[in-house]
Amino acid sequence: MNLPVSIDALRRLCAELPEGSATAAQSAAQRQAMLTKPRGSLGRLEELAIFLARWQRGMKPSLDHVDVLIFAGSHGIAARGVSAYPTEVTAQMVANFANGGAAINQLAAIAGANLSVTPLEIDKPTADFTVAPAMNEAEFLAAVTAGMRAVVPGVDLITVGEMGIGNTTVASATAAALFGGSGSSWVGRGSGVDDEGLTRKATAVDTALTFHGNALQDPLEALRLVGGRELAAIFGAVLAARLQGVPVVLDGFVATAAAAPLTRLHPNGLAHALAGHVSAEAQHPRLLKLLNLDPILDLGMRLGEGSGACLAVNILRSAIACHNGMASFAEAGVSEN
Ligand SMILES: O=C(O)c1ccc[n+]([C@@H]2O[C@H](COP(=O)([O-])O)[C@@H](O)[C@H]2O)c1
Ligand SMILES: Cc1cc2nc[nH]c2cc1C
Repeated sequence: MNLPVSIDALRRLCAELPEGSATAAQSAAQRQAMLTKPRGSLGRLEELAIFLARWQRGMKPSLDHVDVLIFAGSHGIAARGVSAYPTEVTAQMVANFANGGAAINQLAAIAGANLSVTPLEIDKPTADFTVAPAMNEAEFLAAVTAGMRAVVPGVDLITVGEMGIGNTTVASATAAALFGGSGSSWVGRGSGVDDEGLTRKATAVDTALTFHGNALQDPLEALRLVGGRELAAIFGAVLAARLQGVPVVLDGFVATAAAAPLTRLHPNGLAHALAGHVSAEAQHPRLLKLLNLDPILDLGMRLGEGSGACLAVNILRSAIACHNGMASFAEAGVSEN
């Protein structure tokens, strides 16, 4: 895979995305119709199997190699009192991931997935986006390409998630830049801020929208100016997955906002992506609706670190176990009508 050497090259890459295989999707749909169950009775599981067939380009999808990708970043905006937790938690949680002590370690093991954690200069926070671009062009491109490199050739599926104290404010700013609306309409409680914290989040987003102005009209610039390294890396991973024919499961509000610019750069830029869950972050349902994404799970989770996306892998495994393993009416001698 060619990595973009400039933002213009990245933009060109995003404009020419490959499609999935309509033939494979059709074969998978035909197979579903022959299996020993009333037509449509497996509901969303049927759609998920067909989705995987389309993007893996084969009638029988596999999930032998699933990578749970987590990207971590630090944020200048965190100094403005926008999180319930101190900034050092980001590095501490990265260590916790390495030691196997986080929720995602347990969930990845249950899902039969490999966990890959990529810290992105976590000792060097991005600039405070209310007074400066969060990243310069080189920093932005480095983060995007780190995300692209995390998608290894031949993987069957990736899930994308993140760790970064302050990043729900970053995600709200990104969503506001991409889709319009005030700060207060996009912020939520994140890791658990009180009412004053919520007001500080809205003010931070509004200040950034005014400071960066028209520059935010461009979706890649929006991600550079008010985004963060882990969001840029998620964007890169979702893009690289599309270029390599790898389906993607998005995690919560932050991961969804990170991937969202792709829909502004290509008419069906996120067609290869599923929303693993709808998180409890207040504006995640709205963002999913804007992106036409129907979440697989709704468990009231608001952890981040890829947890909701990883849980959804268990549903995908169930979907393809039925799709690949069930007998047809003819094979089982079951009467069809
Ligand atoms: O993505 C979500 O839906 C989500 C909702 C609430 C919290 N988080 C996680 O919490 C951290 C950000 O919360 P905060 O309050 O510091 O902005 C970050 O590490 C995320 O992984 C993530
Ligand atoms: C402890 C902790 C764990 C997390 N995992 C993802 N975001 C997080 C935020 C905090 C505060």
